[in-house]
Amino acid sequence: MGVGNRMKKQGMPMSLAELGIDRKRKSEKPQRSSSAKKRRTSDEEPEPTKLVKLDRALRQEREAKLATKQRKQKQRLVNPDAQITVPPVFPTTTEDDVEDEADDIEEMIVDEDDPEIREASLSEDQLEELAQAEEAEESDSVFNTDEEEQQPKGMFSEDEDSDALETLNAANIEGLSRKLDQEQAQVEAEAEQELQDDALQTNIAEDGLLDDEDQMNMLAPDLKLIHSRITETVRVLTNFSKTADKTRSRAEYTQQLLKDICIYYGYTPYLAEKLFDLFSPDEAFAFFEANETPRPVVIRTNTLRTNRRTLAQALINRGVQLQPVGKWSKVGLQIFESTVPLGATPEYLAGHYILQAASSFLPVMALAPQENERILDMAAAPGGKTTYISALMRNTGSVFANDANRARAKGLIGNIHRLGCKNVIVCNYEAQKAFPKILAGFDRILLDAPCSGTGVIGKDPSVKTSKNERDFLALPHMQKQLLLSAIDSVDHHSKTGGYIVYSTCSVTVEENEQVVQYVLRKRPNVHIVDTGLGSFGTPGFTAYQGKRFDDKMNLTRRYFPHRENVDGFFVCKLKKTGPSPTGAAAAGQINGTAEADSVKLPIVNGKKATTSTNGKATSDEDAMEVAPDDEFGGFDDEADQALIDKAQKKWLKARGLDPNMADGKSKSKSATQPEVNGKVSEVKAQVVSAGKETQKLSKVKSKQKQKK
Ligand SMILES: C[S@@+](CC[C@H](N)C(=O)[O-])C[C@H]1O[C@@H](n2cnc3c(N)ncnc32)[C@H](O)[C@@H]1O
Repeated sequence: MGVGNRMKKQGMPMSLAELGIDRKRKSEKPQRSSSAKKRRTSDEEPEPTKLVKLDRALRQEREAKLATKQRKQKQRLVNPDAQITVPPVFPTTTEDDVEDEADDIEEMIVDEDDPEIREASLSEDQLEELAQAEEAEESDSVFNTDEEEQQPKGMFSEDEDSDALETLNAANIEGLSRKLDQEQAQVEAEAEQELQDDALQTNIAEDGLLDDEDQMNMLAPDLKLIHSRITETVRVLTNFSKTADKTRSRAEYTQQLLKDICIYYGYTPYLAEKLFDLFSPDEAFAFFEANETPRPVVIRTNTLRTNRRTLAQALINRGVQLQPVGKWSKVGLQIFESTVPLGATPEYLAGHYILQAASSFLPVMALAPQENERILDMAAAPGGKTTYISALMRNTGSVFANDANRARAKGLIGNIHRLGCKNVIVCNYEAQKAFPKILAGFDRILLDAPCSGTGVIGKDPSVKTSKNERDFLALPHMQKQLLLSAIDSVDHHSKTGGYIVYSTCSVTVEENEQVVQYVLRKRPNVHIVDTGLGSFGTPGFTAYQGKRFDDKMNLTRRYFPHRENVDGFFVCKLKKTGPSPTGAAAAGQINGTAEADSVKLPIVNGKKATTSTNGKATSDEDAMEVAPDDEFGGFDDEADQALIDKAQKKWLKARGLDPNMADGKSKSKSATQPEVNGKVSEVKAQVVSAGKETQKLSKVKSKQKQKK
């Protein structure tokens, strides 16, 4: 569902009174529903603990139902193992086939009996245009070898004429998307109805038996009521002076809203607040809503093997409903419906495309790799971006695709082979340790950094509960290390490049603007430049929560599920204009943990600096002063570590574990680990040990429960 549709559907949040639902007040005794009354005739009164479980079970069940239906829909699109009959590799298209297909399309879009669909039907002019477009496409299709020879040779030249393809798809897409919207609405309505029925049966708060707030919190909540209260609170917060109850403050409304968001959508309070703070209340609501569904399935044409029009035609012939992903991309195709699994078509196996989220194209487009360059993809697995880089370079020059995770690096190799990338060298290093020490002098570097994934919650809802305070300290710490290494590994003398692109699939400021701000302080030899992504997306924050960032931060781009209908993403492009400061090679070890080949330098601006005697970075002529850390973007590594430790202890304590346990465990663990990641590996070890302890604890608890 597009943003427009979503917003149209939701409209302005209505008041509870308008909805016919009165807001529940603590003091008010809730009315009993008829089904609740029925339930009261039973002697059994569920225990609160059971109710809490029911609450979770309800939400899980609801999520599972929705997820299963969505998964099924998606599996139909992507599952390679689905039992389907795959048509021959290159079916011969006859005139009858073309006619049949035209009939099918017409059947889908022109259903005179259906007023909804009728709206989407085409005028005679449009139909004529469609017929012409089809004719044009047909005469220009892959099956016509003569025409194939005449195809222009430029990498994107096939897309210069993408109008025909767009017309072809635009013709049926409105009807299709309407159909999908209807299906989706029906699924949601069914789930909501079931949920409502369940809630009526289980929500004994309605009985008025438990009116104490604590007890209320333990009950299975009426999610519909909570959703209504969310819309009501958002409405009030959006126009506070006119609509608020004068006895309640803005903070009270906000707290209520956050509580409801946690209950309704299933976020931890910590993450809900962090994400809520990024937006105005009504936009935050749209963001949380958008996170409830995955983004559309998108494939990227591999221009090393084919072109978009040919691929689109081949897939349409197989029953795939698609259209170009948008004017901003020349290689993306959005998939609406498919009778074949997209991960198993002959075209897929032949490497004509890769399943790739639309927002994943953006960092590579910003990198704008040129032919014959030397490029590093610092965190590359499973290779969606590496293979795109390789294609843009038309298999010339060299792409070093690195990933610290060996298993993931193997998957990366698979994709590189399938897509026919011949200019890629795969390596397996902890990037902040390896670069620029062992390899440097790159024309461009992409750092698609490991992150919290707050931009892809629609795809991975586990992020809602798995990320905590510690993650938002440890991850930025690592991201800063990686970005410094990237900067130090680029050749600022490069004739064609000298660029670094930093991206994450997270929307938090800590992992994005704050990381960039930090490196700008540490490396005055880089500055932010335009991503070249045009007006698509939103400028990054130049100020946040009373603090200011570099003025050029507005050149970075942010993408959001509720705005652009793509996964949440951040893209920043940096240009290196001079040599890195002294001590640059120690980037991966911010706290200066020994590098055998580094020598101590005098104290600069109150900071200790070191420099490496090998590697590209040290060939830089002039030593520049290291900019002092400011209280915002910068961090002192020890202070950072102390914060991470503190968060770790808090986390353990909250789980009823000994907070000091982490120290002991981590020491023994980290002693056996290679010191590649510096403090971060220690934190990882702590997480692992703490995680194991939590698992043990929950096992013991569940055994105790079973015994009872
Ligand atoms: C966001 S994913 C990269 C996705 C990839 N760019 C793509 O488009 O397919 C982040 C990757 O960073 C890798 N990684 C994590 N820590 C790393 C490190 N210290 N050095 C290099 N890679 C690392 C992870 O294994 C993961 O594959």
